[in-house]
Amino acid sequence: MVIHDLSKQNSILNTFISEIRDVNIQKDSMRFRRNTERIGEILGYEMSKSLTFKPSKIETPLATCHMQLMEQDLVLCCILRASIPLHYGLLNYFDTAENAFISAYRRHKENPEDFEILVEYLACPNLDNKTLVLADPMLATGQSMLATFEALKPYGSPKAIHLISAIGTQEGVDFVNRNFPENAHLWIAAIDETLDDKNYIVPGLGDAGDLAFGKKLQH
Ligand SMILES: O=P(O)(O)OC[C@H]1O[C@H](OP(=O)(O)OP(=O)(O)O)[C@H](O)[C@@H]1O
Ligand SMILES: O=c1cc[nH]c(=O)[nH]1
Ligand SMILES: [Mg+2]
Repeated sequence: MVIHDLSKQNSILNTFISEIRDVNIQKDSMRFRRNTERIGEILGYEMSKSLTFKPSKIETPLATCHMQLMEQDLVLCCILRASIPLHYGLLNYFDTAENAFISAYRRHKENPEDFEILVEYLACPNLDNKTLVLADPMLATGQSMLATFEALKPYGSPKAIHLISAIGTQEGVDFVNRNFPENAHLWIAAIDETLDDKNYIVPGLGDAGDLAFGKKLQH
C-alpha cells in the first residue's frame, strides 16, 4: 500500500484537524460536520493528483484548448454514519462520481474491548475497472475498512483502490497495509499514537459519528 501521511507537510489541513479534535469546538456539531467535509475536499484534491488523466480538447470562445482531464471512473463509498460529511466533501469535487453506501458499525459485546463489525445496508454500483474510494474519517483498528472492502467484492474488481481517512493510528495503518492490495493508496491527515481499551484513537477526537449526528443508543 502507498501511504500518503499528509501531516508530514504543514497546511491548512492542520487547522481543520485541530478543530475536529478540540473538545470545545466539537460542541458545535454543524462546525464538526463542515470541518470533516473540508477535510474530505482536501484529501480528495490530494488524491486527484494520482488519478488517471487523458488528453482532452476544450472549445473556448476563441480556440481549442488542449488539457489533461481526469478519467470519470470514480466510485465513492460512504461508510455510515461518520463518513457522511467526509463523503460529501469528496462529492463536492468529484461531480460525476458514482456512489456506494454501506453500514459497517461496531457492535460491542459484553466486554467493551470486544466488538464485531456488522454490515447491514449495502448499495453499490458495478465496480469492474473503476477507481474505488473508501472514505471513513476514523481508521482505528482498520476493521471497518476491511469489512467494507470484503463486502464490496461481489460488486466487481476495481482497477484502483484509495482509502481516505482523517485520523488513524499506526496499528490501523499497519492493518490496512497488510490486508489491502499493494497498489492501494491511503490518504490520511493524521496518524495518532495509540488505541485505548475500547479501541478509540488517542488522542483522536472521540466518537466521530456521535459528534456529527448525536449520540446513538447502544443495542
Ligand atoms: O477502524 P475501526 O476500528 O473499524 O473503527 C473505525 C470505525 O468506527 C467508527 O464507526 P462506528 O462503529 O462508531 O459507527 P458510526 O459511524 O455509526 O458512529 C468510525 O466511523 C469507523 O467506521
Ligand atoms: O476513536 C475512534 C475510533 C472509532 N470511531 C470513532 O469515532 N472514534
Ligand atoms: Mg461511532
